[in-house]
Amino acid sequence: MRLKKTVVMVGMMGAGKTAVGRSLAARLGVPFLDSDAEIESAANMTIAEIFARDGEAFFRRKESQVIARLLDAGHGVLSTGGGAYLCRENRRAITEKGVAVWLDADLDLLWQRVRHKGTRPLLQTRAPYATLKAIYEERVPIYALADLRVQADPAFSIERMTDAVIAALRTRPDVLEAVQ
Ligand SMILES: Nc1ncnc2c1ncn2[C@@H]1O[C@H](COP(=O)(O)OP(=O)(O)OP(=O)(O)O)[C@@H](O)[C@H]1O
Ligand SMILES: O=C(O)C1=C[C@@H](O)[C@@H](O)[C@H](O)C1
Ligand SMILES: [Mg+2]
Repeated sequence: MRLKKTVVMVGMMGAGKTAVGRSLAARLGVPFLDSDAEIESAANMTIAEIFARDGEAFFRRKESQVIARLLDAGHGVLSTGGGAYLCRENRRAITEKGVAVWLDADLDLLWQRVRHKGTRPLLQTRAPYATLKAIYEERVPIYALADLRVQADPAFSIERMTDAVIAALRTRPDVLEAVQ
């Protein structure tokens, strides 16, 4: 299989963009990049620390810069942060240079995955489930603009989710070319 465009994983926090994106890159033998991880290592701070010190708007500017840079870095798999695809400028850059894959996980699954972690600043509220639900409902119509949608089945391992993403990519010969 030969990758002809960067695969950009989009979707909610906890959907599995990082975990499945890393596994996909390994399977395709291409570089793996994660915008959250790039921002953290460049700043030498966690995302929670960046939000607390510099605010969300600052983080979003960094996120757009990092995504533009990573999309120019050659073909690979790029996992974005959960809010990245909401920005029109990011969507335009992703559509131009890559293919957006929405990992579509339902609210129950997302909650199971994020509820015990304190690493997501947007969920540091009095009622984190209600916050997650509100964010989910607001964002779903925007994630639905992605080129491909893959349902995150709660019974699927990361490996099996990777198979499902590869199956979706195979429907797009302009993205993934079968090589004999
Ligand atoms: N298919 C899966 N089966 C089991 N655990 C999974 C699966 N996919 C992801 N996970 C686990 O769920 C958690 C959240 O996944 P991950 O960090 O990849 O989400 P994300 O979409 O990158 O979220 P964020 O937007 O916050 O970066 C991780 O602990 C990950 O290992
Ligand atoms: O959904 C979001 O807006 C976020 C998700 C994470 O990946 C991080 O990018 C950050 O916590 C914001
Ligand atoms: Mg991630």
